[in-house]
Amino acid sequence: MAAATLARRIGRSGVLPLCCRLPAWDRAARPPPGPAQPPGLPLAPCRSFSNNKIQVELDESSGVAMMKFKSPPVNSLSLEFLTEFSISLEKLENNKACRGVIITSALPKIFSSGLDITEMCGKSIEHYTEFWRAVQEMWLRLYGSNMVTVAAVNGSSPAGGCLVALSCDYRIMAENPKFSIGLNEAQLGIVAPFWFKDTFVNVVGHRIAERSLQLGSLHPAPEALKLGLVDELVPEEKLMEKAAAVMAQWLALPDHARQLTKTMMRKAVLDRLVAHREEDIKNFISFVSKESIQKSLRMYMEMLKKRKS
Ligand SMILES: CCCCC/C=C\C/C=C\C=C\CC(=O)SCCNC(=O)CCNC(=O)[C@H](O)C(C)(C)COP(=O)(O)OP(=O)(O)OC[C@H]1O[C@@H](n2cnc3c(N)ncnc32)[C@H](O)[C@@H]1OP(=O)(O)O
Repeated sequence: MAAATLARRIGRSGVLPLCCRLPAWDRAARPPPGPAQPPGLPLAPCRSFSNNKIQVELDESSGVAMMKFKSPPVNSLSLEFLTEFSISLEKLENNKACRGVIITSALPKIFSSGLDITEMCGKSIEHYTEFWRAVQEMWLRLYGSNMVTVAAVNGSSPAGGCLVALSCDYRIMAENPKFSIGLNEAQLGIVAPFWFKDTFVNVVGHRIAERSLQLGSLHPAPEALKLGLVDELVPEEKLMEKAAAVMAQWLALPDHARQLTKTMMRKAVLDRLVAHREEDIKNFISFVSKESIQKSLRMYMEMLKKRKS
């Protein structure tokens, strides 16, 4: 689907109508590009594209795309960012030449600061609906992607930023102990929704997830490795090289076998959100509309600003 058409269909809601496409986890496995492809079949025209928030470059010879978050100061996941993220994933997913994507940040020291807190403060119910739908859409696309997804975590990655990394197939983090990662929602006085929790449990197991979620822990990189929250630590200057090597290893397998296995592992969790999407939006709205929650979020933002001065 052309980008302009996609953007029009997404519209202000930030969401692709479900009738527009099959979810990635229900699609048939794609044949690998290259010799198996009928000669003369044109490849989808998306070698490189970028928008205000995200830059994507696809190397058609390897089938690997590099996606870089570039939304200063901290790559917070605003409605606009989430919409661009979903559009970028959709473009790659629909491009037969693309088999894998490495997700990283173009900013120093920050992978992503998580959901943009200002989107959850003092806004209308319509806005909360649109925002939360966009958060869901991003996760459904990323967690349900048929592509190999590798997170090259080159900076701190709290809450929604951690969710992005957790939703990938493999996480490599720069071994800087100043960089931390985790679902720290409880520290903000808010609660990670069930599908954040499910994604976390699927990576680290129930006990570690329970303790970490209740405490709202942000784990420095070495601790994140011990907990299994990331798969590997490497010196920062080796991060992209390592990500490319891991990607090549995963792409050496036949797509159909890997994709069907991924679907088998993730389907129950994806289906749970798909079945309860509207209820989840209602829960978010009633939660975030509470005066006590608004107060907690405002205090947290003030704390961030004070810490700076
Ligand atoms: C029972 C039913 C339950 C249903 C519940 C349903 C839903 C729950 C709801 C929501 C779930 C939310 C998940 C989230 O992702 S919440 C976001 C959590 N994020 C954080 O806690 C990160 C906060 N930020 C930081 O810790 C630091 O900024 C960071 C380490 C990322 C970077 O530090 P640095 O020193 O480099 O930069 P700062 O000076 O702190 O920040 C620069 C600038 O950016 C602003 N900012 C930072 N993070 C955010 C953010 N997430 N959203 C919006 N704005 C952010 C910061 O305030 C500074 O602004 P300014 O002072 O320059 O104006």
